[in-house]
Amino acid sequence: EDHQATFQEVMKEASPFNFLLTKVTGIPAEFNNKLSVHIKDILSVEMGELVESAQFNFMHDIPWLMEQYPAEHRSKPLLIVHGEERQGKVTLHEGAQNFPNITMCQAKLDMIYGTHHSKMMLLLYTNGLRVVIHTANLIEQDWYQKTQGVWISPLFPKLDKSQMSSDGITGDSITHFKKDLVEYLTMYKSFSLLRWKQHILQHDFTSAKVFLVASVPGRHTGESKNKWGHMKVRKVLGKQGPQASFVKNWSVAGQFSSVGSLGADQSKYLCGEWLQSMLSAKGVGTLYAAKDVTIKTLKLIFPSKENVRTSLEGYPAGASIPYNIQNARKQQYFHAFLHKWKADKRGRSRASPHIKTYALLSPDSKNAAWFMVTSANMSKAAWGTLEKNGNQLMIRSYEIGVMFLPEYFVDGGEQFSLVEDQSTEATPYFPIPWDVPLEPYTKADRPWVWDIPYTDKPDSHGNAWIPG
Ligand SMILES: O=C(O)c1cnc2c(C(=O)O)cccc2c1O
Repeated sequence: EDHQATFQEVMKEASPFNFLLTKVTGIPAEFNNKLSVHIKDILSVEMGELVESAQFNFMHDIPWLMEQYPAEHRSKPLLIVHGEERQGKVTLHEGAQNFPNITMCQAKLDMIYGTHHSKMMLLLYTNGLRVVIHTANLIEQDWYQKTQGVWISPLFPKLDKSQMSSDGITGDSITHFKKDLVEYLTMYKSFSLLRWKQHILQHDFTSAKVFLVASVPGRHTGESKNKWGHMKVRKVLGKQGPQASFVKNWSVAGQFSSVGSLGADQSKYLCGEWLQSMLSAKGVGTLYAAKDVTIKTLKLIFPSKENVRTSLEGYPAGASIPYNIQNARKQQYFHAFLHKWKADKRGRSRASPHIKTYALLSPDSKNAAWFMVTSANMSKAAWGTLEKNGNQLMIRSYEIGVMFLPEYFVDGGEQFSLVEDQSTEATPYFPIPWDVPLEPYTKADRPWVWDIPYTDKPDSHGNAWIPG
């Protein structure tokens, strides 16, 4: 149908997961009316009357961002949290100089090669506070013809003074989302974020049913080792994850838009460390030893060269998929796990993915035991790497995402259905972005690599790709 769903209708349909995709220009209206939002919808007055907001991101086009706020909200205080340094910081401040309501917060990047990847909006309204965790940069290109993920929190009402206790966190949920978010903000050690920490402490987060999965740069030891990156996933799944017996032979799906250097062979980081965390379950450390991992255990979704060439944007979509030939050449083993980007169900097979999602899939791919949407790509910098004989987790970048576990949405829930017409009350449908079953690369397929030329076949705009 062509009627434009109102934002209230969209949010009603999105409940209880509130996991949506960004609208895509150039696909049939029905796919933009179903569980889809544009940034203007998120910032609209329909969401509440804004008092002030904070925009955490990697790239900010400030004049464009200001245009996305409704006129009556453009003068409200706005905190920009970024990781720019040197000339990038100068350019960013130039973009902000005409807006007196903007304050800048430069996240400290103590680890070399680290970036401020986290993408989050904190929205304080006259009647409550909302958290939006997503995957899109605050630039027009990221909200135009890509597949991006957005989690929009329920409206968290203000606690009244009587409910506030002097110590500890009041008004948290059983997933400790509020406590974890406060700890994440505290790690910035930034005065301007103290204000937002107070706002969060003063609101009631009991309706937050997701787990926060975040990364902050540093060498984390002791209890802190399990607070961030893939070790947070290991902790949550080990305590609140699926029963190991229930998910035997299930597969980890990882979907991302960039890949780091993962080491000389799969047994080291990919299957030996990262996958061990993703395969964690209740009642057992992990489901597989690294040596027993096969391509059935780990299914990775990453755009092929053909996915990029035939995408709505054409080869330029690849400018946001920074997998370099130097790393690709060193880890051919990685390519054996790869599957194409395919999202016919959501009308987004040609909307190049910038979203990052992870899940535990049943052998027939019809169910998932958990689902995660995050800024974190497939890299050590994002998820962390264990050092000092496993006693220290070294993370380079800021990342943030949310994890959905069935039992927090359905009493005794063990799995989500990924096939809408096979969902039940006990096994609710979860609107994943990509099609199942997953489609492996053919022998002819190659992962997209961004720093080599493609002149053999023109893209959807008739152009070749000759990197600078
Ligand atoms: O969204 C992000 O966090 C993000 C981070 N990095 C990049 C790079 C790079 O790091 O070279 C190149 C192109 C796009 C992105 C991008 O979209």
